[in-house]
Amino acid sequence: MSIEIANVTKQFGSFTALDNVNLAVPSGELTALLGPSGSGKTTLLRIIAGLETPDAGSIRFDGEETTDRHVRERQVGFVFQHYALFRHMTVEENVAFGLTVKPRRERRSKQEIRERVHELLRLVQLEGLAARFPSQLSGGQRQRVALARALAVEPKVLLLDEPFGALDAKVRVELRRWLRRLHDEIHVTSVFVTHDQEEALEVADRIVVMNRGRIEQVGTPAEVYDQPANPFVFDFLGSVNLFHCRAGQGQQARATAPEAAVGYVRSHDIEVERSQTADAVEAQVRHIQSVGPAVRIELLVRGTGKTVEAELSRDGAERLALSPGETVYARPRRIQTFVEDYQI
Ligand SMILES: Nc1ncnc2c1ncn2[C@@H]1O[C@H](COP(=O)(O)OP(=O)(O)OP(=O)(O)O)[C@@H](O)[C@H]1O
Repeated sequence: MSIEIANVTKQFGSFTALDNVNLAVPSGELTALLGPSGSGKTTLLRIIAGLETPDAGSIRFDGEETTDRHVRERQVGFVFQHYALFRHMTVEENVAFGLTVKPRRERRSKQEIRERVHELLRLVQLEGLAARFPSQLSGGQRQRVALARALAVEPKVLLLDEPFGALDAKVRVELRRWLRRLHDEIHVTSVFVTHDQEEALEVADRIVVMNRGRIEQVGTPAEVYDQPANPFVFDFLGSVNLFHCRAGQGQQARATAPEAAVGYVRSHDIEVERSQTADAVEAQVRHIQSVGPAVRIELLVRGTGKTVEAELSRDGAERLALSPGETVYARPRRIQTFVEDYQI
């Protein structure tokens, strides 16, 4: 089921949480709403769900006006950050809940419900744990139960609000990969809220970057990362270094004198060399730090008092064998410039 959001505005008192938002969520895709805290992601998700009413604008499901339809009629499934499982029910009972509370004429037989629940537990790889209570599960397992419970009623749309936000880093990474594979299997239209850019880049078919109640850019992970629409998106999706450069078209820009335009460069796109080349700026090594497989080098650009950070592979850093205080040359491999001067 596709979702069309048109001109949606939402105020809380005098605060504008959503400011004329327009978005089309294609059927069967996994879309991430990505943005900093307070950018309006949860408010937009709650409006899609019907838990919140917009002040203006409309929501359509498959072209059908849904704005005034009650949350129960929208056939949406939810998964929230804090597992809202029923503590006094087993895993099996939790997953079956939505099916057992249906009106009698719509309700399936006990046997059918049992079969459906076990099919779902297989899908979320928790078959052996049907008789456990939530307190006997890990955080990651609880979130998988929550997902199975949301899917039990065959929602047309699945809404996930920071579903892995409360889990530790390793489990988070495992679960987001698992969610991606699961989505490839079931293809239910899903909208996923996160403030973690890595999570969005890895999981989503399409990323909606939000900032202060507005949408900054919509695109595939590659589009928003490689062709950010503006400095906010560039900054939010990764490291940012500012170089003065001669104004040019996108990556054609070249590092040059301070009076020219501002170029945006990612840390892993800065080459560090011991000898001067045409496009390099002279800099002094300030600090060297190993971070897992990479080495970050903080550089003070000569004559500007500005620092930039280069990220090298371990091999690259070992070959250079740099020490703090040394003079090097930093050459941006890819420079992005933006037409408007935009504050980040
Ligand atoms: N019921 C409410 N009453 C008043 N203000 C609200 C209400 N709900 C949200 N807000 C405000 O609206 C803004 C957007 O909130 P929202 O929860 O949508 O942001 P978010 O992008 O999901 O942020 P986070 O990642 O922190 O959850 C915030 O400044 C928040 O304080």
